[in-house]
Amino acid sequence: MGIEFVGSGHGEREGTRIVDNPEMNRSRQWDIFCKVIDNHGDIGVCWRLSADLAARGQQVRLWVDDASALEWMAPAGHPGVTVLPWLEPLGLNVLRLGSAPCEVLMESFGCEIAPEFIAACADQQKIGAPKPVWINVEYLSAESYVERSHALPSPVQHGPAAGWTKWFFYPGFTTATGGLLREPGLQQRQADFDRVAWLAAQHIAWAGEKLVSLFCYEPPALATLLHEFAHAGLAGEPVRLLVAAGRAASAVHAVFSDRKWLRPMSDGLGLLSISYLPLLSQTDFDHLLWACDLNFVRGEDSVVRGLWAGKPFVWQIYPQDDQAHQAKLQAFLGMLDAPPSLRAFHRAWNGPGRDLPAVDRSGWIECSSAVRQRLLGQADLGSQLLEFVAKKS
Ligand SMILES: Cc1cn([C@H]2C[C@H](O)[C@@H](COP(=O)(O)OP(=O)(O)O[C@H]3O[C@@H](C)[C@H](O)[C@@H](O)[C@H]3O)O2)c(=O)[nH]c1=O
Repeated sequence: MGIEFVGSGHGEREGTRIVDNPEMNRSRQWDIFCKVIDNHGDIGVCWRLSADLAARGQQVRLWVDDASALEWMAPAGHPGVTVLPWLEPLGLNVLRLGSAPCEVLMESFGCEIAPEFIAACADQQKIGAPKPVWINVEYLSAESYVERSHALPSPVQHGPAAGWTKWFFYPGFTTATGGLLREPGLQQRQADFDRVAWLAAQHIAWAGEKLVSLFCYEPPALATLLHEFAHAGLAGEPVRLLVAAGRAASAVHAVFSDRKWLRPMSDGLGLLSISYLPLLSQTDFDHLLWACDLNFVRGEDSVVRGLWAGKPFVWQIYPQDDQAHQAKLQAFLGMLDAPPSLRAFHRAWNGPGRDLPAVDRSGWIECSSAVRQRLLGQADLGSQLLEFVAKKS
């Protein structure tokens, strides 16, 4: 089963429909380039995609300028994925191409593939290797430009790759986009997940409180949320907040270091208990989201994992200086068909103020399970990439 890309590609978007295509299962050599700009999303998405493709029989070389996060994100690595340093210049590593010529070239999030690598690919082509399929995987958004831009070609005019075509590939939430990362077997793993055993294995002291994960930047309304949990819990029930390592943990510590915050409380944190987590592998990060009753996620990768978890969630979008993230957030809420209380909460959580409406977890349950169900019915990013490459090879 695969996706058929329809259209000539001369400046027009290519639609998708499901077809059988055995070519998409042929093993190819992929070279994925990743620059770590900020936070963990670049490497998080590139690693997940690399592992997904490798699990489907593809050979992946992941070139990354800073692979340090993989030590905790993917400590076991993945068969079929080789992580290579993206040095400037790439230097001797290009020689490794010799043993396995590149068949699919992928740049992620607008990074530009090292020119010496392109030159090496072009040299290979001169001695008979096929022209690689060159794909630029873009940022995830629910905005309407994504459907218009997905699968558009960009002919390469100059340099050793003149005459090749670079294809824009937009992940997204509709059938007219590249879809979302969703590895095969995800639903089965979710169905087999044992929350009690996982919490015990993480040494999380759980006394039956509502579990809430917190992965965020520094939302100005964080103090208000903690205060609300401490005083009112989640609809009156005690809350255990599972705080992700890094910026989220620092933000929570910063709230508590402001002693004024504690003044209204007479007995510590009232209905709120807190567990600070170590850095988890991506696999365990998923488990965290599956274990919780409410998830606070951020950025690009964890929001998708939050969607697949199917639990009510709140997204802190990655803030951009030009405020472009606000339109992106609105489009996302529209895609969710979010109820008014969820929209209002997102507006506040992503806004500059400290006020926050009440958490309406029970009012958000239907929305999160409906969107998960709908998105599960769409072809995932890995399948779509395989089919696209099969078509363009
Ligand atoms: C906290 C934690 C995260 N992770 C992983 C999950 C994700 O793959 C990754 C976090 O990435 P994100 O959810 O995308 O959030 P992020 O804020 O870290 O990354 C951001 O980076 C910017 C450059 C992008 O422009 C943003 O869109 C965004 O992707 O880290 C773990 O594996 N274990 C952990 O313990």
